[in-house]
Amino acid sequence: MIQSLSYIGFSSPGYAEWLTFGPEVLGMQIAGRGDDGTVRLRVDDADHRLVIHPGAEHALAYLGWGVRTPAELAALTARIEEYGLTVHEGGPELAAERRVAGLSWFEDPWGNRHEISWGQFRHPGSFRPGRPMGGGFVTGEQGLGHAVLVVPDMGEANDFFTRILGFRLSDRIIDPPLNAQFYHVNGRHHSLAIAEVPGAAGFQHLMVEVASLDDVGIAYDLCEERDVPIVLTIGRHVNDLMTSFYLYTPAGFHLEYGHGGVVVDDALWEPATYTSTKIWGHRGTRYRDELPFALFNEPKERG
Ligand SMILES: Cc1ccc(O)c(O)c1CC[C@@H]1C(=O)CC[C@]2(C)C(=O)CC[C@@H]12
Ligand SMILES: [Fe+2]
Repeated sequence: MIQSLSYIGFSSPGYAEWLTFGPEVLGMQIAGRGDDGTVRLRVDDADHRLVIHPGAEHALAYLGWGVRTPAELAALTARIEEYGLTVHEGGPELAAERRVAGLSWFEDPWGNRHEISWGQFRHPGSFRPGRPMGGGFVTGEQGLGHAVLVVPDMGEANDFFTRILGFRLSDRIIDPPLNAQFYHVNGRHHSLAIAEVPGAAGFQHLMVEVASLDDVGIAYDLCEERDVPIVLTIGRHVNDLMTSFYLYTPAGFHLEYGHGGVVVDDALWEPATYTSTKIWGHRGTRYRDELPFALFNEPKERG
């Protein structure tokens, strides 16, 4: 079983901007640089959780999912191969680069690379936010945050992510044209959500959660001061009750910066259907129309 979103990687021509943007706007800590200039960022005592690689275009590089043990990694691998996808062993070099004990990876039917790892490196007591923060990031058993993918067909994607990868449905939002489903693997309301957009596939946004509402407000002010595009204004979602806003990062992806999401208790949780996305706020700015909505994948021929 997947336990959490443990890390995520992007590639972008804007990677170097993250050296200041990550710490100064988002409060993240620089974890180190790769030989090629790659910027690794921390949000807690995990070695790093966000990686921005140099690249000619903005793209999702990988979603990093954590499992508990090598045995669980093997069981998950068997299910994915049974489904018909090829799973590759990461090898010691890649494991060392990602700071995990071991990993495997595969490409999903929509062109997204997923890595599954166990034994992420941690350095207790070492996290120092890049700017003063009220309470740091909400991670722990809830992992890094959540990722939202765009898929062309909800039925197929739901089948893959639930039956094969073990994601559990939290709820759905049907607010035409939006058709989205939200999935948990721990207490976080959703570590993964998928939105159906016919004919499209790719990455839509990453959410990170902070422990203080003030840190959301402070980030909002900083975005305004530094002309970081705010895509959706502050608002509160109907389902996870997160108070958040969406900004456009120098790596070309949308980041949701939020506070106060509900914690799911699997034994009591009953998935609901909602017909709106927000209780209040989350108004689209001009940037919502002017900037790319997602990092779309190249269409690929499949066997
Ligand atoms: C509706 C919702 C609940 C909880 C979240 O964490 C969350 O990111 C969202 C989705 C926000 C966003 C939206 O409302 C407008 C349409 C969007 C851009 C999509 O098509 C996918 C994400 C959607
Ligand atoms: Fe979100």
